[in-house]
Amino acid sequence: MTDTTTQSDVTDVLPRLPRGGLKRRLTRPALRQEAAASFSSAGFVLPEPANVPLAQLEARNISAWFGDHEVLDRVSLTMPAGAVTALIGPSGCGKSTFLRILNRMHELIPSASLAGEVLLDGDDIYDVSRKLTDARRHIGMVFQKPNPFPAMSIYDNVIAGLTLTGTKTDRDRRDFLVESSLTKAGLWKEVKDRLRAPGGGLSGGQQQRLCIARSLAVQPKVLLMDEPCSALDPTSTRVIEETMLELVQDVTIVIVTHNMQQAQRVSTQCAFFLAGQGQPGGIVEHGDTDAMFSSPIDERTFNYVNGRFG
Ligand SMILES: Nc1ncnc2c1ncn2[C@@H]1O[C@H](COP(=O)(O)OP(=O)(O)OP(=O)(O)O)[C@@H](O)[C@H]1O
Repeated sequence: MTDTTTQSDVTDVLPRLPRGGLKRRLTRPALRQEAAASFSSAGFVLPEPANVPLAQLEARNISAWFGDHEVLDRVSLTMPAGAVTALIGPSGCGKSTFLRILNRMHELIPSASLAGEVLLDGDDIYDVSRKLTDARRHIGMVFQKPNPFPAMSIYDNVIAGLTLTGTKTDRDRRDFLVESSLTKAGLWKEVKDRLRAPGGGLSGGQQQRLCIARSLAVQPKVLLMDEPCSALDPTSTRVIEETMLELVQDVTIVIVTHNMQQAQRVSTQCAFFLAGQGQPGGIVEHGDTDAMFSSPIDERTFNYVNGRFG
């Protein structure tokens, strides 16, 4: 990720989609820069933080393809408001694809298509009347590899989503958002005296928390996290996990993780994904995290959470 993202990159809007059920073929490679896309927020007024209610996300009958290769088959999952939902399962079973479908990032891939519905508090984010930018604004994303704008200051990184999309905010409001977002991301104390230093000068763990702060600055209702700690050391991982447990009071969180201890530490509920040989992925079992780990219903879940495969 470089500093070359332009306003048009993040405010561009993909073609409207046919309503759910049908396989949707989306080929326009309009928004390629994942980080920029994760905070698209064109032309909206930021609500006061206290006025952003917790939201539930629900996936209904999600199927996904890359070309003719079906990678998910009719996956349904409710991700409750104010909870951390962990998506677990072996490599290649479709967890990241499912996550990207939850904020319309799957459609950035030219060969990608999907079917089904994603409801944010009951409204389908794929409905033809809904803007792509609305989905991205309400449903933020943090990636496996920290991707701050390296030459941009810490302060400007946090408000990058506002700046790039031309969202009007006065100086006091920006200062407030920078401090509150960095505080929620657990980074404020470490950087408050060097807000004008470049984001690229932070450690990997700090950069990841900076990216979390950047996502939070546009006040999303849901935060999607795709293996957010896999590039981090154990200390940074612990800090991010503590941050997540704080954040979940304000945003609904969905995390993909390969780390079973992490899933147990941070999540309220788990969904175990699996794909048979040559078959699309699906959810074998989901439910309360403690129950999934202590007394799973399906033998395959038992084997997976106990490290017997995957
Ligand atoms: N851009 C792409 N183009 C074509 N196929 C893809 C693409 N991305 C993923 N796939 C395929 O989709 C399937 C699901 O991949 P996905 O990354 O969603 O799985 P995953 O469970 O998240 O894996 P991992 O845990 O290794 O990240 C795999 O067969 C993968 O090869």
